[in-house]
Amino acid sequence: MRPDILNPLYRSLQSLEGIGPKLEKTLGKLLVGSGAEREARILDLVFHLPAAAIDRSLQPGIAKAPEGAIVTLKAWVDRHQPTPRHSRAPYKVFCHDETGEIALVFFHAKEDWLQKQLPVGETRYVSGKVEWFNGQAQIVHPDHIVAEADFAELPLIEPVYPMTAGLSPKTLRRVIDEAVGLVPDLPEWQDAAWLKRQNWPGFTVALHTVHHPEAAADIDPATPAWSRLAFDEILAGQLALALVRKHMRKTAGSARTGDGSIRQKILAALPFSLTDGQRQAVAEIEADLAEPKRMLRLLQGDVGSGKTVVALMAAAAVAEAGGQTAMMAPTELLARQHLKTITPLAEAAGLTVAVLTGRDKGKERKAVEAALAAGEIDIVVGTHALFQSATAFKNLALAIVDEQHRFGVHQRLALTAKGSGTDVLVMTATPIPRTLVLTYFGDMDVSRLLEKPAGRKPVKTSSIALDRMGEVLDGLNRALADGAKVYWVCPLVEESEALDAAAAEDRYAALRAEFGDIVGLVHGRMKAAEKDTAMADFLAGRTKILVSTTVIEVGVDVPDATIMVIEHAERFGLAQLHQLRGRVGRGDKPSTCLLLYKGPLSETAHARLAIMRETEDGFRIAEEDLKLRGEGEVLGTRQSGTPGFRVARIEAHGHLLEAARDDARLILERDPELGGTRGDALRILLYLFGRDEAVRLLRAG
Ligand SMILES: Nc1ncnc2c1ncn2[C@@H]1O[C@H](COP(=O)(O)OP(=O)(O)OP(=O)(O)O)[C@@H](O)[C@H]1O
Repeated sequence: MRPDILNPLYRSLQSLEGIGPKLEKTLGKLLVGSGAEREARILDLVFHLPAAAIDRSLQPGIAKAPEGAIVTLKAWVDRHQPTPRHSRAPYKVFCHDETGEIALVFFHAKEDWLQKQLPVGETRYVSGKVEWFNGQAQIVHPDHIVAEADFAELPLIEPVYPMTAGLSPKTLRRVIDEAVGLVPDLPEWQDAAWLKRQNWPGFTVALHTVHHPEAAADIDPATPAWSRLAFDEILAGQLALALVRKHMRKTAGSARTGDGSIRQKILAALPFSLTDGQRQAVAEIEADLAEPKRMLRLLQGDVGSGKTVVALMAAAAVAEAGGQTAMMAPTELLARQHLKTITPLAEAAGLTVAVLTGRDKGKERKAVEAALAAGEIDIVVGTHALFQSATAFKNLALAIVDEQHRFGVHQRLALTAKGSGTDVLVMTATPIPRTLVLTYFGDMDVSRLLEKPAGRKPVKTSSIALDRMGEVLDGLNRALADGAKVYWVCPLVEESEALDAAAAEDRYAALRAEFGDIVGLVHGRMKAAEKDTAMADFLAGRTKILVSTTVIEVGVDVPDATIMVIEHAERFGLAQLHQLRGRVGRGDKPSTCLLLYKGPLSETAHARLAIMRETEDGFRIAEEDLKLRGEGEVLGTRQSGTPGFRVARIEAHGHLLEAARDDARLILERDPELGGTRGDALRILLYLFGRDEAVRLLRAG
């Protein structure tokens, strides 16, 4: 049960003053994402940390205000110049100080309000971004206008939070302040000696410090206050993983050894022989399966390294011993694709394969469910639908989870709970560096596919400015004449965010006008059946150019596609670019990746594109990605952060991981049920950082 002391933080946003349904929705989008599984709560505001701070201290004077800088000035109000009737010109208020004159500019302004805010003849503190326009300094819509007597109201250092459209910084600051004020005094869960050694403050003090910076430099993950919160979050994660692992190990697995007959048939049906890496991974998995304890193994392999076949071999080994396998994919598209890849091989070996996703409904779904319960299906491929409670297995022996980090720990548990002592194989295409493996997966055993299948040619990568589109199209024309197949990826346009991205639909129309009906389209808003058709057409070669959003990012396998065009490549992160590029170079033909960008490039974007041109090594790219992150990502767009974390930034806090893991281990050794005084406090910690599922495991015993 959730500790009562946290109740105020679990209330809905609407319980705060001035938040109605509309603002709640906007905030929800910012805090937990649109279409999230749960509503945002006050706690989410508390952990929405500033990305920067604005210094609002008084500046030398109007004449010295640099273009584009945010400045705070003390000025005398001289005159108002209202908007003339039937004009769209802005309302202007002219002010001066000893050094010069400035115009405060307002669009759609209410005159009464302005007269009250800026009475002629009085002084005001005004803060905002200065622009120079025809030799005249001006501030359009100042952030603050404060009377002399109210100077204290002007925040000297103002935190700047990651934003979303439809929200004003002021409102966001106000609700966050209110939320932080609701954080009760909580018992200390960290070890006192450790805190002292690190010179870290208590939790509540740390929160206040991070939200109320005293200098712009305070907004830095490396400060003691931020580090303290990060360590809290990392410790909560490590504790949760340790508890899950303990729980999984407690339910003993079973030894599963077959006679190898099905595996033999699959190997014989494969049009290629396994790479050494694949062979070794299969051997490691077989050894795990043969042991009576549960397998908890991570299969880590770069894009296109051939993980699917390893998974199939594992399923075959299990089937030989009479067990069923569930293979869970992160998207419907991928589930269908896995099905397509696996079915011919499995059938050649006499295995029965079925698919179960949210889309399968009615009679057919019932039939699959019945067959699963009766043990007539050896391998079922699916999405979330697989762990919905109605699905029962006769003997679920192996759960294969693709792209684990998109699923929560509790989902993994839900699936494995459907069998007794179910072995778990997690596959990830994301080349996570070792430090992060620990974070996401805890102490799993790891198999790595380090090499790609033989005969792969490197992907030639180049970057081209978007305004050279003509050349790009000419190049495509030539390649198409040679029989090439092309992916064309457009960045996702975030709802209502006024990005000038070329939407996939527009690009599709434009390319169709150029190339005719060999152009196909697939994006997330299409119906599942339409997506399937678009993919099938491309696979079969009925279309030659597939325009898509990032829905094709993970796992899509069309081996004879050889050209990848990524539009607005500067908007993608490195990991994502690498995944996308991994869709080509999957056969034996040479491939090309064109990164189309719109300049001028930020330093980070420039560095990203350079790394992409330089290397195809996923692990190296992942390391570089970490280095580049957090280096002044543009404010206002989604903060990069570290996936899965709200407070911790792996580049700043990665070094705390080991300590947190050791701490978690020690804690559970001393107090396995978290029943002591520190245990109580740690339960609160787990709830604070959304690791409640781990607490539930404790109760389950
Ligand atoms: N040993 C091999 N020799 C040749 N081709 C192989 C070998 N193993 C797998 N392949 C082929 O390589 C392609 C990529 O394999 P697969 O789809 O399993 O990659 P993956 O590891 O899942 O990559 P991603 O994470 O990018 O989806 C497939 O077309 C597969 O048939």
